[in-house]
Amino acid sequence: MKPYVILNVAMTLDGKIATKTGSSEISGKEDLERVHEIRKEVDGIMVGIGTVLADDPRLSVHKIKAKKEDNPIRVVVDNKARTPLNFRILNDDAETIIGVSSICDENNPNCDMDAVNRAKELSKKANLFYSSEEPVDLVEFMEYLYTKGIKTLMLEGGSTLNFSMISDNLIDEVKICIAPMIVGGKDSKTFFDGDGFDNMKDAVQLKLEKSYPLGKDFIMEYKVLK
Ligand SMILES: NC(=O)c1ccc[n+]([C@@H]2O[C@H](COP(=O)([O-])OP(=O)(O)OC[C@H]3O[C@@H](n4cnc5c(N)ncnc54)[C@H](O)[C@@H]3O)[C@@H](O)[C@H]2O)c1
Ligand SMILES: Nc1nc(=O)c(N)c(NC[C@H](O)[C@H](O)[C@H](O)COP(=O)(O)O)[nH]1
Repeated sequence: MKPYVILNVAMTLDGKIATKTGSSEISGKEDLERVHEIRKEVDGIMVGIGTVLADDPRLSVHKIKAKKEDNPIRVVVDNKARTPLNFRILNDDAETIIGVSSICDENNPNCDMDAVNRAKELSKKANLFYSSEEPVDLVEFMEYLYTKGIKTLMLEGGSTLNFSMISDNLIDEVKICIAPMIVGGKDSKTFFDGDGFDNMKDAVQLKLEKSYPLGKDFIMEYKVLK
């Protein structure tokens, strides 16, 4: 069993979710409130380590009225246990689960001792899941999150993790905020990066369920066809 996964992203009209320098203030106020309503509803919220390092996110419900109990469990996919100990994701707003790869496991002959030691330090502040693979096996990780009570999970990026999750067939819904901005740049992060598929016939198929303007932005909501 795996959580029901909703991917939410804000992108520019040209499909970028951050500039090449990591600047990513895209959503308008109304969209951020919409996102925080979802944060309040779901059991968990997940990002990749690239997003943690770029944004130092809280991943809590703080743009709308909420109680501490409304905060979802925070989840990070972090191969080499690089989450900095002083970052906000480890504060006491909510529980945090960090998925690390097999190179953080001291019983693995191919482990990296620096990563093993960082993971040990992190385990004092968060619950660690040790994947049997490198990078983190996302199918295995989703099954683990389900056993931890995460039945609904919002994925909030970034580009690399988004592609791994969709190519592993782990995303059920996609919600996109398109902001009327163009930023360009071949090195700017897009909605989905990773390796990509070679052939269009392999593209993931989706069905548009809802679309509407929201403040200056436009929202599109899709179901992933399985
Ligand atoms: N506009 C938005 O809605 C939005 C949302 C989130 C992030 N962002 C931006 O995206 C950027 C970060 O994206 P990114 O692609 O660099 O990082 P990411 O957040 O996608 O994290 C990727 C990292 O996750 C780890 N990982 C472990 N196992 C993995 C697996 N199986 N598959 C994939 N990754 C795995 C790897 O270390 C990998 O480098 C930041 O600039 C951030 O501001 C924008
Ligand atoms: N909806 C949305 N619009 C944006 O313009 C943007 N940049 C993000 N980015 C999502 C990512 O997960 C960020 O890291 C958190 O939004 C950081 O903010 P918090 O402290 O968690 O609220 N999300």
